[in-house]
Amino acid sequence: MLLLGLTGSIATGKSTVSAILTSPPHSLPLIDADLLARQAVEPGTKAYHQIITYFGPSTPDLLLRLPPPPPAAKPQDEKHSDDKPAPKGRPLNRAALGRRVFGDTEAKKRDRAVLNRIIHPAVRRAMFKALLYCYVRGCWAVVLDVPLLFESGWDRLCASVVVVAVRDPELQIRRLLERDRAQGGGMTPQEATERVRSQWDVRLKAERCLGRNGAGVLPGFLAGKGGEEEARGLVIWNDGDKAELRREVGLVMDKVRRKSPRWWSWVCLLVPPVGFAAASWQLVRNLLDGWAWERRRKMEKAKL
Ligand SMILES: CC(C)(COP(=O)(O)OP(=O)(O)OC[C@H]1O[C@@H](n2cnc3c(N)ncnc32)[C@H](O)[C@@H]1O)[C@@H](O)C(=O)NCCC(=O)NCCS
Ligand SMILES: Nc1ncnc2c1ncn2[C@@H]1O[C@H](COP(=O)(O)OP(=O)(O)OP(=O)(O)O)[C@@H](O)[C@H]1O
Repeated sequence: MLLLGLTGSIATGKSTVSAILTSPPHSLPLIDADLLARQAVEPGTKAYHQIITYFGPSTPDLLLRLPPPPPAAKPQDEKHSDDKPAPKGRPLNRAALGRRVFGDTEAKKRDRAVLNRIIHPAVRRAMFKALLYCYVRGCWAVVLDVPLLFESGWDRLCASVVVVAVRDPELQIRRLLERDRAQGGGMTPQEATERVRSQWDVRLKAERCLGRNGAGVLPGFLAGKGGEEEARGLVIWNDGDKAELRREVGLVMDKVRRKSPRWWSWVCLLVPPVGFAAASWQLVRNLLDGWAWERRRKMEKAKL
């Protein structure tokens, strides 16, 4: 099964691309890390209680006020609803938590690291479960939409990674604010900038992604050259309109299909040793390319 990592920065268009990939003609299954992260902090979960314990005392608006009960829920009705689960607590106020953790200051970076440590293990477990489900169903490929794909190391498991990026940073902020307004949010330009700065620059992610197409650590005959190898790291520049984005996604998927045809995933599924060897080789290549990229970046920084 082909693991297709999909990443980018906030509001660069990952969800728009994943919507294209999950609908015809691609119709791929999707594992959405943002969605799993939301489920991981629903009232009653372990992560929910950990967040309240750590952030609660210093964040007065951490929990949402529950809306008043609808008129139908009269006291006499409640007598007959013993089988309903007891409320597990008020939902988290995500906007307030976002204000706590997104930004450049040391305090925010520390808080973000704490939040990641609380949520990411649950997201990882849920992702592995979802992957297993896709595997036993014999899926040819699955899209992993993970905003922090490189930061969390999930890129190492992916045969192909697609970064959705924009060249113009102002366009990213504009789209983020427009989406927030359309959803009735009240994000300020300052908050939008802080969110963007809480992740790697998306152009750096694009560079990192292209580094997967052979960073020069393997001899040429092992690394492969040209065409198919380019499908290990692909960048979609999303500065144009949605029609252009759809066309770009089509081109990217043509490359991915040429690299990993369906028959190959059947061989890997039906002959487990072949599947295991292919996955191990993938992992080794991704680790080597990642290290080579880190080393190159350190050397470039040292030159400055
Ligand atoms: C802070 C929270 C509550 C804010 O919620 P909100 O609904 O406003 O944003 P949402 O979850 O939709 O995320 C929007 C985007 O923000 C970016 N983002 C989210 N979490 C992080 C993070 N820890 N670090 C950097 N960027 C992040 C991603 O690009 C994401 O797509 C939420 O983002 C969260 O719980 N983050 C921690 C979990 C996480 O790392 N999620 C990313 C996928 S694993
Ligand atoms: N090519 C495009 N033209 C116009 N608007 C676009 C384009 N691509 C994305 N958008 C809009 O930009 C906003 C952000 O896109 P999207 O939600 O797909 O980003 P995202 O990377 O998934 O964000 P997040 O990291 O917050 O999940 C959305 O309102 C979307 O409709």
